[in-house]
Amino acid sequence: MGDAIPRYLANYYLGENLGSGYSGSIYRATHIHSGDIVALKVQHVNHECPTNRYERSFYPSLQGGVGMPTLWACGVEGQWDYLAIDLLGPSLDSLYRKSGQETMELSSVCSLAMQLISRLEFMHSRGILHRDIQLGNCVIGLPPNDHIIYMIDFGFSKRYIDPYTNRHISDSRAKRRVAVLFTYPAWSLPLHSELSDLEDSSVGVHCRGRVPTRRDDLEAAALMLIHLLIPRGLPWTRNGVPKTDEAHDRLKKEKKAARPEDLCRGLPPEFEDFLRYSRGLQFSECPDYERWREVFKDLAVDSGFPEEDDFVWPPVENKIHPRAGPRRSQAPPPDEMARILNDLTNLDLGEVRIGDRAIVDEAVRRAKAAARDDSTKSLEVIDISSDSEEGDNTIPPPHLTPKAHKLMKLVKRAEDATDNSTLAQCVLEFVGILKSNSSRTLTKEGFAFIDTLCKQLSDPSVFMLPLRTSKQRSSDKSIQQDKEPAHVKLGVVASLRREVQTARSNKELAQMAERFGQVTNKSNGRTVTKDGFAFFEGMAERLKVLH
Ligand SMILES: Nc1ncnc2c1ncn2[C@@H]1O[C@H](COP(=O)(O)OP(=O)(O)OP(=O)(O)O)[C@@H](O)[C@H]1O
Repeated sequence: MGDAIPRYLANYYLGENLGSGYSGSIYRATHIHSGDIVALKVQHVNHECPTNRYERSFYPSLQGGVGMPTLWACGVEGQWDYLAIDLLGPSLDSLYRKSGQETMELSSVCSLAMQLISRLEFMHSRGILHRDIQLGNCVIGLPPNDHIIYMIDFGFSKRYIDPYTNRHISDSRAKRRVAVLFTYPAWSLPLHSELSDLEDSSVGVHCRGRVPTRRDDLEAAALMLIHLLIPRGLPWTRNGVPKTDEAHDRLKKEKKAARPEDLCRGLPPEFEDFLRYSRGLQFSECPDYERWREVFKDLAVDSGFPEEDDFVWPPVENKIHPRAGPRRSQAPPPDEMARILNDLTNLDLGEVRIGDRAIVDEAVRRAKAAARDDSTKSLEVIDISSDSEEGDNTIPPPHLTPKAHKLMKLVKRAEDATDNSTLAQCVLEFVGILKSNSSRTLTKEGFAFIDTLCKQLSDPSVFMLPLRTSKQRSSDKSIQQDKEPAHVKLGVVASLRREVQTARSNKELAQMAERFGQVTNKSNGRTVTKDGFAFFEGMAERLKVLH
């Protein structure tokens, strides 16, 4: 095109170049009258891919959303098409590269996942697909908004709701030539300097030429998250951007053939589940954004990270789990579990009768006596004595959040309880811990407490399967079938709250606690509600009355 970008454009004075893409350049620019500083995206009007023009049409619908840049001005002046948008911070791509790390910390990936899902939910709620989810298009804000991820670059965006008919676009089975925009080397490939949508875009759109819909944005997000957790990234990104059609075809083949279980080996199963889920969505199906935000929030909490979705970079050290980064599921594999259960069944217990409370009481008494005598107790061991006066002032071990630490101590106390009034006290403390925490989500430590409660109330000497076993890798369909909408939980908990007041035995209370745990575990939202707290308070009251 030959024309040089002018120093002044549309009342803006152009400063530092912030980045250049195939289709244009972005400058830090100052308004000559107001002094306001913006990012000015400039593109020649005759550019063969007029992305500024497309982008300009989407910005108004996206205004006001969290993580959506404000559009301050736009138009054409002379030969230049410009967009003046909020000046933001570095992209995730540049943060990741500068960190020099092989993978991004799990804590950051969890918060990124939660935010990204919210951004997509917002865009989709406005009838728009992003269609170019990649690290370079996720940027952090400038302080004090540097914990917020912003979406940029709507040059490839598309409306999936037809604004005239208000209907979802239709699925054209015919292979699209539009795939060009996304995947064809004609203009995008040889000139793109960075890993592009080629790497993160969904297999359906990129490799099969399908019409993109919401599921494809979600799949691209899943691939991007996985990319961040695998050393050297997704396998097909390792040779850089393909330079020839043959190299591009090879890449598509590799991408298409990659199985989720292979891509996600060694990662927390949530990522594989998310990828499978997005691929399993129907063409016009609305993703369950809330559920996946919860899943990544739970993963953060289970891994000992803060549960907020604040993106902190570099992550604050003392908030990070020492094992942060790719981790394997800590549940024993099914074969091993079967072997353990078999061994338990075949145990030669001689005269001992399973299910006898007296045996347990005696064992507890002896264990306590031994603990008192044991002056060489390791410092590593957390004091779990029920008569400890230290309350909650102990410092949690680095891998546990304060909430998890308090709950684990409570679990130990409940395990040691030999009468109803101690159990009632534990239940009330359980309520207190959850209520005093900013998150009232039932984490795995919370489930461990309910497990203990059930066991103590029904029969402390029998082996019981935990209510919340480690999440299994499962196909999207089975996850969907397993999960229940939040209103189911609300209904069950409300009736438990009433029933608990008339419970006639510990066994009945155990069954109620079990039902509470099951319905919460199955629900899309694991937050303990007002009714949930009232249920436990009611249980504590009943425990005081029952013997
Ligand atoms: N609002 C902004 N504030 C600060 N930097 C920005 C802003 N928008 C974009 N950038 C920087 O410029 C780079 C390119 O931006 P963008 O992706 O919008 O341009 P593009 O020309 O469409 O690029 P591409 O051809 O790679 O898609 C970004 O990766 C980011 O580093």
